[in-house]
Amino acid sequence: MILTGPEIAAQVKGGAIQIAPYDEQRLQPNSYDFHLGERIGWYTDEVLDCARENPFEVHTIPSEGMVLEPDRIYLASTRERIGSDYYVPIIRARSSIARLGLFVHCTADLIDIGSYGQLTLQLHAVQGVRIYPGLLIGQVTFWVPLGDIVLYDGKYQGSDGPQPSLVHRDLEAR
Ligand SMILES: O=c1ccn([C@H]2C[C@H](O)[C@@H](COP(=O)(O)OP(=O)(O)OP(=O)(O)O)O2)c(=O)[nH]1
Repeated sequence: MILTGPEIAAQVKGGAIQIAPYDEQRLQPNSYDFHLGERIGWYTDEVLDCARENPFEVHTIPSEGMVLEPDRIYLASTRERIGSDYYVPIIRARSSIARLGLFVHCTADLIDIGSYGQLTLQLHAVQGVRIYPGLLIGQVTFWVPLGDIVLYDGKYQGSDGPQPSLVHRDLEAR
């Protein structure tokens, strides 16, 4: 079951969902629209390696915007800190953004119960597209889980701004 906009509002008010900053104007019939944060990062190597940390640099998105080039992955984040111990957040683009060929995640839309922080967005552009800080870029939905709840205790907990992949840690832990 997916929460309706009014139910998201009720759960934010009751403390079961955290969205900060929160603005009732951003409620949709069954989702909440989130903003693009101010920072964006990209890997500087052409070929990425799952077995090691990949060099990554972070920049501020200028107020006049910046153009995302196709065939690259950019990591940005939500301005909002989002999380819940009770519902499963799932993110996706707003339709208006998708209509420009801009992906806001690269096959990773699922947020764990108990995960809190600014969500890292994996931006991917079908063709060049100019983005701006604070753009209303995506929406988060909240789903009712079935079964015992185990809270997230992973490597991206408490993220602040775009976080590069830490997949090499999984290989190191094998
Ligand atoms: O597009 C996304 C997807 C997930 N997350 C955050 C929230 C999520 O709870 C956490 C971990 O996601 P996932 O479990 O898919 O990643 P993982 O690579 O398996 O990390 P971990 O080992 O920490 O579970 O990363 C994002 O910021 N952006």
